[in-house]
Amino acid sequence: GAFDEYGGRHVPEPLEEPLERLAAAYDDVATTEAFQTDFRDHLEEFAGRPTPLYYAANLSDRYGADIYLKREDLLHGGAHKINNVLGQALLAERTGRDRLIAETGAGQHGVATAMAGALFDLETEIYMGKKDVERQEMNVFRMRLMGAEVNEVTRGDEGLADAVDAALEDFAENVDDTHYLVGSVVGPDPFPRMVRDFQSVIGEEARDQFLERTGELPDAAVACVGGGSNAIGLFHAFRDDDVDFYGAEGGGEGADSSKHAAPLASGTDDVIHGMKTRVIDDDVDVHSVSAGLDYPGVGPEHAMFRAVGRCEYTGITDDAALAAFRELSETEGIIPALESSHAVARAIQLAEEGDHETILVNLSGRGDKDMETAAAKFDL
Ligand SMILES: C[C@@H](c1c[nH]c2ccccc12)[C@H](N)C(=O)O
Repeated sequence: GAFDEYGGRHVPEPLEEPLERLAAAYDDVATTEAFQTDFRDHLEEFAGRPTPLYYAANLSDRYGADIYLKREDLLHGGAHKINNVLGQALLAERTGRDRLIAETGAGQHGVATAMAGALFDLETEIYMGKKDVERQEMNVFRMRLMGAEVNEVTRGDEGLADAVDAALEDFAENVDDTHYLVGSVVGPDPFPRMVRDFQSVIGEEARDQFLERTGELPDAAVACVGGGSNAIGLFHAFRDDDVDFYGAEGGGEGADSSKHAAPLASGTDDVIHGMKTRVIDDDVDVHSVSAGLDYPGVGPEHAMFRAVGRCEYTGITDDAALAAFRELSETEGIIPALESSHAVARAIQLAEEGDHETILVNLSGRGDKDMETAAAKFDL
């Protein structure tokens, strides 16, 4: 398959044909000039692209390497998620679907999907674990404020993985009028490659900006990896370049501990949510201080990158991520999302190791959503 032994379409028979039709529709529609123009126009006028490539001079001086931040935190909605929901909502509209469904745990992707549903006037239903609904009240309110229905999922652990299962069931029953807007480069084919293609605008811009700015390519590219969409979105444009890739996973209490979300650093090959990929071991409880990385699996393209050695994956602990969260805030006046803080922590480690002169970091989101979590950790 597209990702060697990883990926595929490991789904119950009723989903086979709908996914084949979705893949065909994607290949037909998304490659047309009309679609690309519509997509780019919305990315510019609604989402606020292009995002700046910011040279973090203070952080660079502190660690003796040139660290550049790709500012996806400045997009509408505060994260890279908007790139994906615009692409998929346009695809849904052009293939005659008038209903969107999505999964969410932290609520970030649910809010982004509700934005697209409002913008394109599509009926929107977000599947969200009951436990997450209770702890993410403000995101639930934002979704409802934009006209989306929030469907409380009460199966399993009442978390993100259960929301994905519920959404896949809905999709199987309503393929004719419903598009399942998947929140990351996960799920059965075509979702991982479709989300990658929509997120690849990040790396395309960053590669042009970096060459324009420095005349060269970066020595290293760094991004956090939950499902892995912002990382793949950054890496894809550089895939044939001599640029080292570094994936910062949710190391929780340590990738060798029993509480983490780092299946690439420490996990096994397995099938989850319709894809063959890497999954944390059975004796590990999925955990990360950041909800966006709090997922037991990962995109299959990352599993392939790990297998072929194209990217090095590290579990960044909660404490290291929180330290980076604070350090970027104090050093550059930029409050990163807790998810993105994992990438900042990894970039700082690389700068200290001294093997890379220039380091490109995907600042995938802003930290406003994390104020309560951080305030409980730091007595300032
Ligand atoms: C990152 C995003 C998300 C949504 N769906 C996902 C699937 C796999 C991994 C992550 C996600 C987040 N957890 C959310 O609930 O919005």
